[in-house]
Amino acid sequence: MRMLVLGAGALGGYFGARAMQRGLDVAFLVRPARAAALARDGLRLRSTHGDFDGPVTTMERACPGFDVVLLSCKAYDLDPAIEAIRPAVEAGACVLPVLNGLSHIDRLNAAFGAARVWGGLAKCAATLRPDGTIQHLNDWHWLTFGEQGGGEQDGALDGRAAAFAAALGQSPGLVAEAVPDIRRRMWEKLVHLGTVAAGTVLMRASVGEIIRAGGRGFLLALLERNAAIAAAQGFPMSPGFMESYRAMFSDAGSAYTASMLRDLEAGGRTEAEHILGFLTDAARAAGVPEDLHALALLHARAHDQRREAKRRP
Ligand SMILES: NC(=O)C1=CN([C@@H]2O[C@H](COP(=O)(O)OP(=O)(O)OC[C@H]3O[C@@H](n4cnc5c(N)ncnc54)[C@H](OP(=O)(O)O)[C@@H]3O)[C@@H](O)[C@H]2O)C=CC1
Ligand SMILES: CC(C)(CO)C(=O)C(=O)O
Repeated sequence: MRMLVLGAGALGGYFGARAMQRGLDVAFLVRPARAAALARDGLRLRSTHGDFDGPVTTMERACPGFDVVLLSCKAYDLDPAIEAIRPAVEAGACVLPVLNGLSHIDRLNAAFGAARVWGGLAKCAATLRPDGTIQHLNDWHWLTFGEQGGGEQDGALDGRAAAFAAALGQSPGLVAEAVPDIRRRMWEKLVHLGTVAAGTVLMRASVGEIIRAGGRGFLLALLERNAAIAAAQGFPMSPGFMESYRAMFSDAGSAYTASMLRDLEAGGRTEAEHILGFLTDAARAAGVPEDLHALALLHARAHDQRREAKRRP
């Protein structure tokens, strides 16, 4: 199996390294600065599930010959990323996007057709450190994906996603899973992420810090509202899902934060429009109270004003 990974950031680096450890033929499509750093230092991953240090193949232009393109850019980089992977996808590769959120799928479908675009999600917390090392932040190591089946309903697997999952396999550092209901899984991820992102960005604190400050009800209200938004779209969360995430968002000892808070605290761009903007609009359309999402979005937009004016937080 040949895999092209667009971006050697936190998730691209993490999953690319794990795929190499499984013996896949992996190349990274990267921009010049990252290409130079990888040529100098190799790819470095630090993880409780095992480190990776080694040289990697990079390319600055995509080419035919890949089975799968793992798309791991941020949502605000999507348009140029689509053009960058086009030569590989038009030659037959499938696209596996690990971006958070949902609206990128429509844009990928418009670019390549739904048959070439899988749904995908990562339950994995990692960050790209300033020295170029990828730091895995907890023990989550799940990559879930599946064919869309064309249209709103999830379809049967046509075998390509299952074959890719089998090639990646299941090891301590990576559990790859091809599923027949990827749209529902992506909504579950958005209910989870929408809660941790809106909550930790708005409060600029971890889940445990928010709870110790008296904010358990605030986090649980976000969770319930996100679940109501998903239900209005036809994806009700199961009782088991809600029980496990209520427990997660009730843990006063938790150091858990969203990658969006890390981006914001680093003074970088965030995916607030793609995640919080989408959820604010969806809440309004569903008749779900939108004030908490709208406030978190406003907070992120105010940060953008300061960032664009070069006033660091
Ligand atoms: N980090 C996490 O814990 C999780 C992240 N996600 C989601 O995964 C997605 C990726 O996040 P993450 O890995 O953290 O992001 P990073 O910022 O760490 O990595 C993104 C990488 O994409 C590269 N890139 C962007 N555009 C291009 C392009 N046209 N050509 C080549 N490379 C490009 C960037 O390279 P350059 O250096 O050149 O800018 C950057 O290194 C996001 O949607 C995020 O929400 C989902 C689950 C967990
Ligand atoms: C919620 C989490 C950590 C799950 O992988 C995530 O997707 C993010 O922080 O962006």
